[in-house]
This record gives sequence, structure tokens and C-alpha cells, in this order.
Amino acid sequence: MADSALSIRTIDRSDVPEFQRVMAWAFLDEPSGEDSKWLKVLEHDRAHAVFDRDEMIGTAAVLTRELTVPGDRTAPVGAVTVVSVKPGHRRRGVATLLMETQLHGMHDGGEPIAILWASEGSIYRRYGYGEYATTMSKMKLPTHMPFHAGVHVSDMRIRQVTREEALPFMREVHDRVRRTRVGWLSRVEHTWDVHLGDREVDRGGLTAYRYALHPEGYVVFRVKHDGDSTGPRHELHVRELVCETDQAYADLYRFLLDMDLASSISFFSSWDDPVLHMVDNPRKVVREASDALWVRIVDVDRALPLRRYSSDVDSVLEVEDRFCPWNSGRWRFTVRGGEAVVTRTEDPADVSLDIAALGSAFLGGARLSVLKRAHRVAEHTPGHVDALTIAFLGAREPHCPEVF
Ligand SMILES: CC(=O)SCCNC(=O)CCNC(=O)[C@H](O)C(C)(C)COP(=O)(O)OP(=O)(O)OC[C@H]1O[C@@H](n2cnc3c(N)ncnc32)[C@H](O)[C@@H]1OP(=O)(O)O
Repeated sequence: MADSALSIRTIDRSDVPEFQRVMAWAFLDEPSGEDSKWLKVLEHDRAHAVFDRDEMIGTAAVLTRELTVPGDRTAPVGAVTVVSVKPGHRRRGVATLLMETQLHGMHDGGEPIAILWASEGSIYRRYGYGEYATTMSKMKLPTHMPFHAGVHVSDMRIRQVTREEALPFMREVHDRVRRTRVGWLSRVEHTWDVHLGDREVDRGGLTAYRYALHPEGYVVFRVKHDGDSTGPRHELHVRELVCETDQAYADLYRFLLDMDLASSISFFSSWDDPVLHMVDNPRKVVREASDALWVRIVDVDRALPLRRYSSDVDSVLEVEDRFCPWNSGRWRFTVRGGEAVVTRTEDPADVSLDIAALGSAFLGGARLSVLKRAHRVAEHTPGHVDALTIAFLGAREPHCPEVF
């Protein structure tokens, strides 16, 4: 701790207004008010505040969630959010104290994995979070583009309905689909109000959400009005597109692409969105990649066996973890038939890496072979990095469709 006057504790109901104010000032935002939907997902016993004497100066919270990991499995994760320190109190170790408290708490009987979305790219590696555990694709495509001849569009009816009508169906579909998609998260009841918050201030000048249901999926989008004397050129901003079948995916994309009066579709999608291979002219799909989920392996021996792996491997990993030293040292990582066993060993290392590199690779997003080229992974026994890279990869790119 940089200053002996600092203290940290979990919050109670009476702390909430100040908690909101500190957050808002730190994020250069307006306090969201006592009616904020977000307050309903906040777990007070997992929300910490740092005080300088009696002044609250820092906040951070953990949300209890399940994350889908390779092998159609879910793993308990601590979803870290609202890390904030009041301007004027920064660079004195307040965020470090919050990170330490959260990760020690998870190590001590909590989740073996922590995740977050980073506001800035240079903050979280020092705490052992691995970047690009999932990649986000900021995608824009013109409407009215035909599909490639081989793409079948069914005659299933797509209905635009009210939010009230859509929600029960969406909850059910989402809960089935998220269990099959690596990087997707479970939702609690109020997540829906936060994720699809639709107050005027949430809309950023766009319309309210539109909800379109297909028997096997749904799409939620807003419209940004645009145009001139030559006619309307509205933009469709897709919030989420969730489908149980590839057919629903093609049908719902076609529904959006055929929307009269609209000229483009914008979507924060997965890097491997199949639409690239569905449209007639893939070059017209403009994409920009950015980091999405950051993953922190809290306990190597508890976390790695939670997922399945693509191939057998037997390697000794030397892990460096300065922030959570219980992970440091050598681990034998053995996969047989997709299942991993992780045990302490004194055997010489085949591969050394820092804990953040392991977090980046955990969901099958960043490749260990690329991290090796980036000097983040070192190979001591030839062939082991490639073997591990293949074992960690999954059939699809991991993707996290929601910011928490
Ligand atoms: C998951 C989320 O909630 S993401 C949101 C993060 N929050 C924000 O972006 C809100 C605005 N920013 C802030 O509130 C603060 O600047 C925070 C929370 C990012 C950092 O808080 P601080 O108390 O200043 O961090 P702390 O003093 O513990 O810094 C620890 C280290 O991180 C570095 N660091 C902290 N913030 C940043 C930053 N924004 N960019 C680069 N380095 C940073 C510090 O220099 C220090 O480095 P060192 O260990 O080499 O000395």
C-alpha cells in the first residue's frame, strides 16, 4: 500500500451513492442515479471501496458469472468491473490494492478465473490478465448485398415484436446458445436490463431497440437515421444476433441486409463471423479488430482442467506470476483424451511463460506460437510450443458478445 491512510472494505447499501459518484467521476461520466438498472447486478459483498481516511476514492466489483470454455463446458468466473480511482488519488497504488484484494479473494475459495474488459490496453497485464483472449470485430457491411449462390435462405417467418414479447423467448434462446459458444457469459435476470438498457441516455441519438424473432434465433438492433435529398441511408446497429442454427443465422442476416431504407449494418461481432463467407463480395465487409475479453488465470491447477483440449500433450510449464505468486513454478500439464491434469513438478521445464500469456491462450484465442514469437513464451524442448498451441485451439474463435 502506497499510503498507510488507505483502507479497503466491501460496501453496504449506504455506500452505494458515493460508490456511483466515484465511478462516474473516474470514468468522466454522469452519476447514473438511484434508479440505475446497473445497481441491480452489483453484488455488495463483492464490491470493494478504498478509502483515504473517510473519503471513498476507489471502487471495483466482481460479478459472479459462468463463462463457456472449450468443450461445451462452463466455468465459474469472477467478472471484474468498475475499477475506478478518483482523479487526484491516482498512481498511489489504489487500483493495485483493489486488484490484489479481488484476486486473493478468488484464490481463497472463489473462482479460478477472472475476466474483464479493459478501458485501456496498458493497465491489466501487470496484474496477470492476458490480452486478446477473445477478439472483437467491429464490422460494417452495406445492405442489399446478395449472398453467395450456395447460401440457402429459408422461408421461416421473421417477426418484429415488442420488447415485452421478445424477452422471454430471447432469454431461453440465449441461455441455450451461450453454453455452446466459447467466451459467452451467463446472465442474471437484471443483466438483460443492463445489456439492453434502453433509456434515452443509453441510445446515443439512435432509436430504441428493435427486436426481430426467428423460430431459431433473434436479432436486436437500433437504427441511426441518416440521408439527404437523394433518399434515406439509415444505419442498422446490431446489438446482438443469437442463433441456434446456421439457417437462422443466414435468415436473420438476410432480413437485415434486405431492410428497405437502410444502407449499412454495423455489428461488434466475432472475428470469425461466417457472414464474410456468405456474402457475394466479402471485400465490402469492413472490419477492425480489437481486444475484447482479458482472462486472468487465478489458480493454474484449478483453471486449466476446466476446459477440454484438442489433442494430447505432456509438457512441463514454468509459470511466472509476480502478482499471484502461488502460481509461480513448474507444473506438469498432461492432456489425455481431451482432459487435462495439472500437477506440481520438479522436472525441467519444456516451456516457460508468464501467467498473462496463459490467460491469453486459455480460451483458444491467442496462439501460444504467436506469443512465443512475441517473446512472451520461451521453448526449451523443441516442438512443445506447437503441440501446446494445437491443444489449446478450438473449432471456432472464442468471442464475448457483451461488455459487463
Ligand atoms: C475492468 C475495468 O473496470 S476497466 C476500467 C478502468 N478504469 C478507468 O479507466 C477509469 C479511469 N482510470 C482510473 O480510474 C485509474 O487511472 C485506474 C483505475 C486505471 C488506475 O488506478 P491507479 O490507482 O492510478 O493505479 P495504481 O496506482 O495502482 O497503478 C499501478 C500501476 O499501473 C500503472 N497505471 C495505472 N493506470 C494506468 C493507465 N491508465 N495507463 C497506463 N498505466 C497505468 C501505474 O503507472 C502503476 O505502474 P507501476 O506498477 O509500474 O508503478
